[in-house]
Amino acid sequence: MKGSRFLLPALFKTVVLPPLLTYLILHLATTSSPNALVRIGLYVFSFPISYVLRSQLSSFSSTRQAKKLGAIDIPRVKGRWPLNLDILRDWARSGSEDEVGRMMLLLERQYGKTYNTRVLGEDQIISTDPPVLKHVLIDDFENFVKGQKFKDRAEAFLGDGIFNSDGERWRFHRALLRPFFHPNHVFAQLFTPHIEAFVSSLPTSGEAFDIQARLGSLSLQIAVMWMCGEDLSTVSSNASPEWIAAKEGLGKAMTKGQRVVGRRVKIGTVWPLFELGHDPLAEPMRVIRAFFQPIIDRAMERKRQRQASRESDETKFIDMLVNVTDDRKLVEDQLINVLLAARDTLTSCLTFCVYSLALHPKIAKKLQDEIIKVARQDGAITKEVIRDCKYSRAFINEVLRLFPPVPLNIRRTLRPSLLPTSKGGAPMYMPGNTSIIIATVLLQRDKSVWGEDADVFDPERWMGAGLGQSEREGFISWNIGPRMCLGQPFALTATHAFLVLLARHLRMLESEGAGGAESLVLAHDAQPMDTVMPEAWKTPGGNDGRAREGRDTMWVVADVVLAIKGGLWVRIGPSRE
Ligand code: HEM
Repeated sequence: MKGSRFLLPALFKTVVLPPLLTYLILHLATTSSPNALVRIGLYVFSFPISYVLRSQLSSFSSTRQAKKLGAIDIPRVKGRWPLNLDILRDWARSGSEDEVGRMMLLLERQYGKTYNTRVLGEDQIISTDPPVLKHVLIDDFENFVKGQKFKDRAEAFLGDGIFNSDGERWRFHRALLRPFFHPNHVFAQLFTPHIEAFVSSLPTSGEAFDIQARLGSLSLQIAVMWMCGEDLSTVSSNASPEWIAAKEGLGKAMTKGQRVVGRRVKIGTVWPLFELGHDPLAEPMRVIRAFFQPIIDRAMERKRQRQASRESDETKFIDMLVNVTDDRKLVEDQLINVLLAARDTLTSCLTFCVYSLALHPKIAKKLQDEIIKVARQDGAITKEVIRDCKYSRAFINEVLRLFPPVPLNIRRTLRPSLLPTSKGGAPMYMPGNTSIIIATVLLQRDKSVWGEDADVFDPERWMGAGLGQSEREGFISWNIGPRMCLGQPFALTATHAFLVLLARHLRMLESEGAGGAESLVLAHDAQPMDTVMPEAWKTPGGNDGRAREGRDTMWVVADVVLAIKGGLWVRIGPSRE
């Protein structure tokens, strides 16, 4: 069995040993020698007892440590059921990001911005407090890692790549990748042919289409072109049928890989039990490898030619990678990690840009006017043009604030740590080997940080004098600290280029009698039935964290990254709504 290397020790430590010890104690404590039935009963009974005992012991030791260090405990959630099983049930039942967000918001109101859910006696910290996040992501960075547990769950997919490593190994990956995110390697002209082809392929006679799915293919195309110089929209005549099949299946295989890892993280220690007899990563990894292998072969061949001719010029990401290593597995791991980092986050960002344009026609018009004024209808999209499109940048920031592509992030302590609080006073004690979830999406909609209008989509808050200090500290869509997103220039350049080319396209359609900024509308009637947002969420003033108090009209979910359930269905041109 694939995961047995992780499963057996974990099962022994968590499921077998504690109840066994409890059973032995109970057995010794009974005066008469019990019959087989009573023994079985005692063993079954020892499971809940050992969980409760373990939970009490760890609480007690945590509180003692906190006192010793002049700190306090992180507030512990008190559920209605023993071991907070009701909280676990509610997490499991909450099928959408909105519901998880609502649960977190309710807990935050009761326990403050940092609290401990302690499900099944295991510490699980959740925080939206900026000083805590700064402590985790910057001040005590070396102590808050991705951790071995995440590495084990993701290894078969991400191998030894930047996302899956900590410490020295992570530093090595980061230094290796950083030079390729320099502006010399990231500029709009790289993306414009693909985006131009994309916008001109959009239906414009008022028929509904799912733009989220199309943006997924566009982001994949752009990322692969930048990394490997391969254009997924064309196929060379000497490509093998196997490679063509792998190319067609690449997007789905990446999605499947992410889902498997996401599910393992959710299930926790016993994830291999859910994969008995089958390896859900086998097929997606076969497709991903079949896609990258010939590309790596060609890059290795180019390297040999460069060495023979003593030329050092390399312009593609993959050429730079093979220049520093002959380790094919390492090259493949890096390609998969960067593709994972780039594809879904960019898809999410572009999707919520389109959603926000369609939801706010006046803002869409203002954005289009700026773009046509600064970038004109046909000029090159240079660095200067992007710099001068200030309202566009404010628009993108506002999209990333309300709809962060990475809505939750997680870290794990190596050693205990003392967390500061925004209220001041004694620090909070966080034990070693404990996870903390950073709830970016809640922080970026928090009224105490962003003001009473936190739920309102308003790019103006980023214009003029800009943000106050608390807002600056409350914007972490790109992550903060040493592990901040490496691809920010890439994502921003691609998004600006997309907005310019979409605005120009709509302006051109307008001059032909169809289109215009306001002609992009949401097509709620085309949304698949089971993905239509529940009516109850649309109530304005609900103040329960769902659907931005009735401002959202489509169902937002965290499917690894933030997305719209069932796709973003829109129309361009004459509307039937
Ligand atoms: C709007 C789009 C994007 C957003 C919001 C975003 C956000 C993030 C966040 C929050 C992290 C930290 C993840 C963690 O701590 O586990 C991250 C890491 C990273 N991102 Fe992005 N990202 C975006 C696009 C991209 C793109 C397009 C690329 C590549 C072309 C990229 C490359 C990376 C890499 C390599 C890392 C790992 C950094 C490290 O661990 O040191 N990202 N990104």
